[in-house]
Amino acid sequence: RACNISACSYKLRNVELHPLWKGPLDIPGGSRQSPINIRVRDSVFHPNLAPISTQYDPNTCIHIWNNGYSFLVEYDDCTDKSVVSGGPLENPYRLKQFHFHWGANNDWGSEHTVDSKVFPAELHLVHWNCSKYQTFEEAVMEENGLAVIGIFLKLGRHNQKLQKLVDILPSVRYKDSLTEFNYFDPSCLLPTCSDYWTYSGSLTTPPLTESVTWIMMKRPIEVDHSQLAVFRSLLYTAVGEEEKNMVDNFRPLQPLMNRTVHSSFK
Ligand SMILES: NS(=O)(=O)c1ccc(NCc2ccco2)cc1
Ligand SMILES: [Zn+2]
Repeated sequence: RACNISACSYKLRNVELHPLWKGPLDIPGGSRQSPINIRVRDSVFHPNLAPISTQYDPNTCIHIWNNGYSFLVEYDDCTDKSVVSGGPLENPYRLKQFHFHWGANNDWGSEHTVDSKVFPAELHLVHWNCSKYQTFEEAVMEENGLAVIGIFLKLGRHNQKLQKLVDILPSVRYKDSLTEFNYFDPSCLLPTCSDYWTYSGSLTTPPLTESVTWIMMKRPIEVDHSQLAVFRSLLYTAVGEEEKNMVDNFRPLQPLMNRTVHSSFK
């Protein structure tokens, strides 16, 4: 009898546990994960892809903080003052925050790659679909909830526009530290060339939800050694914990699966 009950409960438990019958399939481990390698020759030119249009109000910049993954510059997203529109987007998306991913040295650090070329860092400008959702947190969970503009960083000349940000980083060295930071217009970090690739993907850190329209700028911006070195002086760890330098905070490449990358240029 006992073994029958256990067998039965085992069977029930087994059905209970099988992930295929648990919720929607678009959970992480799904079909549209990020980052990816962009194979330039496989990208499909989309002639009616409009240019990306950003309008950012520097007064909506509120603070900068270390969330234990990266440092985030956060914006007041209660109004439509700072938005991105155009390109593959049907309506405006509100700027929520921007952050970076970088390596322990200049040989790697970006999340996306272009024909397997890795950059030393990558900037993400994170926006959410304010026409369809009420909050960023809600949009994170929805199919076309987010639009992230990705910009590669390459080693080169000193980036004067970035220096205001670099100078404040020591004040957010520790996890969960926060500093007031205002009057910063992130459009000064966009490359002058408007060419981009776009594809459907996901967040690259938890909750890894498949809610992102990615817009990857073709041209990198330049930063110098000293500026990247300051990124690497940040810590994953909080005050009082054994110090771990915040480096290599990028996710490995994910399979393209059944996706096409579109380009705004020939
Ligand atoms: N690296 S990224 O641009 O794909 C990215 C962007 C934004 C978050 N946010 C994660 C989050 C916060 C609250 C709910 O969800 C995570 C990752
Ligand atoms: Zn990111």
